[in-house]
Amino acid sequence: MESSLEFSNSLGSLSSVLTRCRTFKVLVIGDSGVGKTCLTHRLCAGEFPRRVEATIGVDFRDLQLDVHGEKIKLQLWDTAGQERFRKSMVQHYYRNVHAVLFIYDVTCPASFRSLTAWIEECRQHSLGRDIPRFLVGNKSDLRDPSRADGQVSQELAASFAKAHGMMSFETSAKNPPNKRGNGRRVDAEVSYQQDKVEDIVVALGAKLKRQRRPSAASSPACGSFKILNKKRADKELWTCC
Ligand SMILES: Nc1nc2c(ncn2[C@@H]2O[C@H](COP(=O)(O)OP(=O)(O)OP(=O)(O)O)[C@@H](O)[C@H]2O)c(=O)[nH]1
Repeated sequence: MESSLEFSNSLGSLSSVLTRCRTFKVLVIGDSGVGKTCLTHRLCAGEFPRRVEATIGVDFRDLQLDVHGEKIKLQLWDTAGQERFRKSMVQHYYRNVHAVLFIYDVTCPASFRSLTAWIEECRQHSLGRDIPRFLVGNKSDLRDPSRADGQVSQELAASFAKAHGMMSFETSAKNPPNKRGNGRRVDAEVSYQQDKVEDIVVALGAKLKRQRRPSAASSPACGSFKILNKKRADKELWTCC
């Protein structure tokens, strides 16, 4: 009798821990090859994957955050960029989404031009304007500051993001800067700014914490990330299972 009571008590405390952790679905979309898999892997596991293949359907990666004392879980939906690998899944992608990351490759202007089609797909699937949206230019390690052509300028990305009510970031899943501004090249005519991947997580966490809708967590997170406060973002704790 005593042991079953202990068991139910421990279940009670376990469920209270679980119900305290809200889960948010974050959709990651963009053209094939822009680096969605690598970026979500970097965000959740803290490293660049050794080998990647085109995503078929969707891959899930979890990231647990501690935002000012509240644990929240981000469930990143790394979707397929290739039409043939996504068409049977599209309806599922857009169900109960809490935030969207639009990814493009800074060295591939076509992937930037495609963003309007990705935004249109969100609209066709009735994604509300209130859902937080983030623009992420990936592969900043390949940016050549001495060249203007064949690359997406930061000014263009910033004005696009502003026009669509998004926060914008530029980073590299492969070789991310340790701190903001690491990518500034003073010797080049054109300077540019890189963001840490953690900056994206901090922004996501801050936006989502204010939302009311989320469900309780039901599975353990893969990556874990603690946001103490905005000013101390550089000192966040990163752990990974
Ligand atoms: N240099 C560099 N290469 C990257 C970066 N991110 C991804 N890549 C490379 O870009 C290629 C495509 O990366 P993926 O992560 O598979 O791209 P994806 O957007 O998930 O592609 P789909 O699954 O087809 O939608 C791979 O060869 C990666 O190694 C980056 O930040 N820098």
